[in-house]
Amino acid sequence: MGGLWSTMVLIILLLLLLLPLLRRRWFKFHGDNRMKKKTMMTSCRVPEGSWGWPFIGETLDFIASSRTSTPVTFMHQRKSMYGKVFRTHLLGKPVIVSTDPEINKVVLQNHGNIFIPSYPKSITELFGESSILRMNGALHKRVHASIGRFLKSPELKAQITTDIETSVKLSLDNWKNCDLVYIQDQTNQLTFEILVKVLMSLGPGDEMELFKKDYKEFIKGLICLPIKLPGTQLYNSLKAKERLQKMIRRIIEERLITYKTNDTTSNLAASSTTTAAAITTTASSDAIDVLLCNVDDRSDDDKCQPLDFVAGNIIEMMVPGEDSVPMVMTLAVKYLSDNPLALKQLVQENMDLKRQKANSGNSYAWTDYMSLTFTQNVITETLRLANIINAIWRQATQDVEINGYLIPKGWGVLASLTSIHMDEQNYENPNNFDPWRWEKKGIVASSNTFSPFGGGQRLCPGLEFSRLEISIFLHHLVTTYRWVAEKDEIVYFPTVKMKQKLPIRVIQDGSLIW
Ligand code: HEM
Repeated sequence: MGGLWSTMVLIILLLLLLLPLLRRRWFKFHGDNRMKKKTMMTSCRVPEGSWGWPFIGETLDFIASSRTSTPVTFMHQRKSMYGKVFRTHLLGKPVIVSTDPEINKVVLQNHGNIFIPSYPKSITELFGESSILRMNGALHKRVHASIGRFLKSPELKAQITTDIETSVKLSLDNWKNCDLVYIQDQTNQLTFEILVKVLMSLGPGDEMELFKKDYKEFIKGLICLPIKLPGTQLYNSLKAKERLQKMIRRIIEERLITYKTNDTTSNLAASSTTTAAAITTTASSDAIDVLLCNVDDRSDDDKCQPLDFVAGNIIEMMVPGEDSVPMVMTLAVKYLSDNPLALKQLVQENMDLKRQKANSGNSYAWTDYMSLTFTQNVITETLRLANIINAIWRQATQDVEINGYLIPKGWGVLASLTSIHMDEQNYENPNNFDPWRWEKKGIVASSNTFSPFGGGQRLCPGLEFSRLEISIFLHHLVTTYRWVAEKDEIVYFPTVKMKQKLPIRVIQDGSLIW
């Protein structure tokens, strides 16, 4: 027995000694040779960097850094060694990481459709090929533009402003009976129902609760092992998606019957054939209407049935919006709790609007909320600092040269947003919450150095809608309550969250003397 142990210890020691050698040989063969071949064919070069360990590359370092309070360390360390663009090996493939605003801009603009979205296997399994988050080319352009037009339309903003106000006031009203309010949970509940309303006109009730339950099961599968056997998370999430799709299909079928009854068309039926022209004769009331206009435009090799195409996309469109808006609300409350001066100025600006509305007797228009300059600066600064979506993943479909760098075909590209938002060259004292910095810079929806909503071809279509929702929440919060936040901290992995869900003690105060 003792002999067996000594042999095993010896083998482990030998392996440990040999690992660095193996590592060099592995990448000599798999990485550097490939790079050399590519570099010889062009004057551009593959960026400098390290391949890390065999098979796992630098994945563990990347994850370990994401788990700290400074997730940008991984990028900063390599940036200082290799420059703003470097190569690495993450999640099983070679990746070019860009912390350079110019390179990110070219990748996101994606002229020539060279870069396609790239996700881990569990996500591609769950999304399906016809998802807006995966589709490319002409169909993507059209669907993206239609959804963007709908979400940005003044008609939707006017209609949804009242709905958001009602939900926010209802939610805030419940807080006065609570000892501790968990902001993360409250904002999550609030924004989920608003999003579902915008996407498919479903209101609160049993069906909403069922939808929420299945949706929560569905998203658990976005970060899990890609094993699809009964009992695994991926399997359960796919089953939840089937139930969600069934529920949405039923809503669509009812919608099509309404169209038919309203005689908007002669050949619209709850079958799989729909005509865009017929639906566009009625104004879109939600994203279902918008997507129904696009089903005829799918390519021939797209096997998905039209109703499944719409239902699937409604679910997938929830993914970028569902968690991000409540997290920005939560983090704004966190930063404001830690910065009394900023909170004071925010209260003043919002109290002025409240008084003005009370004196005139007019209701709020969506433009009232969007023209609160300091409030918008608070939101912008929260988006910069919190970086809910910290990077965008793409894959190069062909060799491409950008600013003297070669990105080989098949390699991943990680356009880091966080490292640009936290770069001293772009922002003075980048770790400070400083909404006043935007008074000098001016509010920007998206620029090379500020892109929490991405950019180019896939710039978030929910950008303005999100800002409106957050503004309404902040307005009613700071003009209704004072609060004291309990100690809490931000965690960045696997997604940005508050460790304790940000508990606060609220104090209702009509006079609001801060
Ligand atoms: C603060 C809140 C939000 C943030 C920070 C955010 C961020 C982003 C980012 C960075 C992208 C680009 C992803 C890429 O290039 O691959 C994106 C895309 C997208 N977002 Fe948002 N988002 C937010 C809210 C919303 C909301 C509320 C909705 C829905 C109403 C939404 C719907 C979408 C959709 C559908 C896409 C995909 C666009 C496409 O691929 O063509 N987002 N979002």
